[in-house]
Amino acid sequence: MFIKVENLKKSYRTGDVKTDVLKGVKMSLGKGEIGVILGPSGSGKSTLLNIIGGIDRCDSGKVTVDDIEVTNLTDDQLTDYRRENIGFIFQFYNLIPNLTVGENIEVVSNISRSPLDTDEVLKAVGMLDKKYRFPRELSGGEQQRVSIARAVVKNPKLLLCDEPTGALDFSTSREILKLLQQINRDFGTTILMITHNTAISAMANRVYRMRSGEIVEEIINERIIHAERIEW
Ligand SMILES: Nc1ncnc2c1ncn2[C@@H]1O[C@H](COP(=O)(O)OP(=O)(O)OP(=O)(O)O)[C@@H](O)[C@H]1O
Repeated sequence: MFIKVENLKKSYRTGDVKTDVLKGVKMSLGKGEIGVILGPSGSGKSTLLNIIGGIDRCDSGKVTVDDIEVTNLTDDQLTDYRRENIGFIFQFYNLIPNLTVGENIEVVSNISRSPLDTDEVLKAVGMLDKKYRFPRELSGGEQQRVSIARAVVKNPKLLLCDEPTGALDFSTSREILKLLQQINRDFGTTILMITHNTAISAMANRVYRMRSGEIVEEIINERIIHAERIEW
């Protein structure tokens, strides 16, 4: 398995109160697959994604990604792991406001080991003609395309998406989902995505249902549909 999570636990302590956020999570995802995590607010989805991506740490348990034991890495090794392997996409695009579209991409490609060509990636997300615009001159959907280009330019093995369509209307969301599916197919990138939207699970190979810190169900979807046909 490309991603393997075993008995993952994490809790937060505020004063005397301890909150168990992950209570022994177990899940797996194959190479080149798309996984979707569903679950109510506060069930631990982002915490799980962030630990897999090496931007947060667990208390106990084991995460391996492409045979790298993420839960065993030092801080410096985690930085390298993120830089070399992981692309992140968030609900709010987190672009650098005073850099153009092209420069936002180059900030990442300049520190990547084997980056893709900036123009090629901008073309793939349909934004090449807006290369010299600033983020404030773009719609939300366009800004999300740029943030996808920024995640993809370093040619990551794994794309982690936390509510990538959470701030977008239906038709723009569907365009973004089509783009993610196209990246998955063209580049073979494994994708793990959090969403509140059950309809999106139709494009996933595996669907995980989270509830209060546990994955209560992992479903293998045999009939994946094209994002174009997703409706809600
Ligand atoms: N730094 C922190 N300190 C204390 N509690 C935290 C911290 N980060 C997250 N939590 C708590 O952990 C729980 C799980 O949070 P998490 O963000 O993983 O949930 P989620 O399922 O992604 O929620 P949402 O769908 O609202 O984004 C929540 O109850 C949250 O309040």
